[in-house]
Amino acid sequence: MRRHDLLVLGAGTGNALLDDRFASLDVALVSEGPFGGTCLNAGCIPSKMLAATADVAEAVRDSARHDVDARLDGVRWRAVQERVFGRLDADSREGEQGRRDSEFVTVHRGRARFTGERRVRVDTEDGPLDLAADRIVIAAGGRPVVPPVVADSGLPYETSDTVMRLAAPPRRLVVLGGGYIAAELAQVFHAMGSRITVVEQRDRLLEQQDESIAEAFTEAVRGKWDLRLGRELTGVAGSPGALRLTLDDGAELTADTLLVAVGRRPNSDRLALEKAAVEVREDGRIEVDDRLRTSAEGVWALGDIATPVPLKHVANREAEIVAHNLLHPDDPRTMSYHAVPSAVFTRPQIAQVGLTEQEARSQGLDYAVGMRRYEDVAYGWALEDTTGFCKVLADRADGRLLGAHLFGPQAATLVQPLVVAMTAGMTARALAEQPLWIHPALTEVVENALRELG
Ligand SMILES: Cc1cc2nc3c(=O)[nH]c(=O)nc-3n(C[C@H](O)[C@H](O)[C@H](O)COP(=O)(O)OP(=O)(O)OC[C@H]3O[C@@H](n4cnc5c(N)ncnc54)[C@H](O)[C@@H]3O)c2cc1C
Ligand SMILES: NC(=O)c1ccc[n+]([C@@H]2O[C@H](COP(=O)([O-])OP(=O)(O)OC[C@H]3O[C@@H](n4cnc5c(N)ncnc54)[C@H](O)[C@@H]3O)[C@@H](O)[C@H]2O)c1
Repeated sequence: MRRHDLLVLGAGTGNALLDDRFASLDVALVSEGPFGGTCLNAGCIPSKMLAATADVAEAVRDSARHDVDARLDGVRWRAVQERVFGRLDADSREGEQGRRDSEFVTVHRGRARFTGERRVRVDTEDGPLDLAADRIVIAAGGRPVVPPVVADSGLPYETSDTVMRLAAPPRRLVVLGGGYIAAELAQVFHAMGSRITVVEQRDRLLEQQDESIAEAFTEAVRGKWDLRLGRELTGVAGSPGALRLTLDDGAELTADTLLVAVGRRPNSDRLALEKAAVEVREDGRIEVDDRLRTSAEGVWALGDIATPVPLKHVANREAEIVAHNLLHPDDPRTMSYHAVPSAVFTRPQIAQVGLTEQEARSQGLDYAVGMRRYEDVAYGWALEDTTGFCKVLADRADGRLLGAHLFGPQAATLVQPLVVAMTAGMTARALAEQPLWIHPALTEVVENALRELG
């Protein structure tokens, strides 16, 4: 059995944790999948690169709005894919090679599972390898959930791990689920020419968003996608490329491709964590304290396998905290989940931070709402935007910002001043009145929503 000072499981955010500050240690990094993990290989980055291309195609289709005569002759999917994955696959390979070249890190490829306290076995190509370490960081991520009705059908289906690498865009794509992944990837394939049907069990798309956003997004895509809301998939039949999908209302859909996007689950069930005395919550997340320590001495966890908010920027911050705590055990830092922003890279784009209005209401808070539409500010006129808005929520008693929600172009960028203000504990009034806001930039929609609060 080889013994290391530090063992990291997972080469997504786990790889990013290791920098030269650890150079005096003997470190091992184990990963089953490619370097860069979900974000680089099958998540944030390829989906946003494809979304940017989809945006260009949709802008051409929309060009008459700006009195520009243009026609979309087509999107060269293979070329798009080669551009996107040519770059990302090379980045992943270079990341792995860079790590292998490092003097203090030994890389092992294979699936790891615990065999005891701070001991793991890795199933490598060359057979099992037993490792032990003084300290272990678990960053083994998560994977798509596939409901039994699909998994047991024996028929092919795609997930976000595979669909972006299809040889051609599907002609008829049915998307199961109406959350982040469904919205972003339906958007991409719609722009590529696929006919989209979305089957979502709730009554609106993006139901976890603020109610105004979920409503606006559902309405925005209703004319473009066939929406089957409040519906369950009850049967999958037919043959590969000619699927027949039955819904709980008896409706039958035909599709050449089924994309399953009903959520992700942590990979904790594949690690034999009980052998290492690492406790796991009922929802599959590893239990950690605010310093990101697990219940087992010397074992930390971060990212999708442990976090309450499975987003890459959150995983990155968690990795900073774990790295600090490994290096400075006498001066530990804690992780805060206050004011975590997120964005959905659809068209229109969506961004949020803090509470939704339905959460503020159900918590019994006394809150005020400020709302401004893009079409009320000069740059909104320039964009010819008719649907975008910014909505802010503030505590009536002390004026603190409770949440903010944007729907429209550049939402993911526009939300950032609101994130800064919430993090710094600024009141809505101070944020509106203290800094100068550029005229006539789109940020005026944020300024004006804040001023609406009074
Ligand atoms: C389609 C899609 C789009 C997304 N878009 C965004 C976005 O726009 N913004 C955003 O913030 N987030 C986005 N996310 C979420 C983001 O990708 C994840 O939050 C982030 O990648 C999690 O990082 P991680 O390091 O925890 O896990 P991962 O990146 O999944 O890394 C886990 C690593 O562990 C390895 N591993 C797993 N099990 C084992 C084992 N038993 N032994 C050894 N190694 C193992 C894996 O091979 C992998 O290398 C998206 C996700 C998806 C699927
Ligand atoms: N832009 C981003 O930041 C981004 C983009 C993509 C993914 N992600 C991350 O990936 C995670 C997973 O995304 P996701 O879209 O898979 O999950 P999600 O939780 O966002 O949405 C899943 C949706 O599927 C629905 N659903 C569940 N079971 C169903 C069923 N049997 N039939 C029909 N509908 C069903 C749910 O009601 C929900 O609306 C996100 O929570 C997020 O953390 C982030």
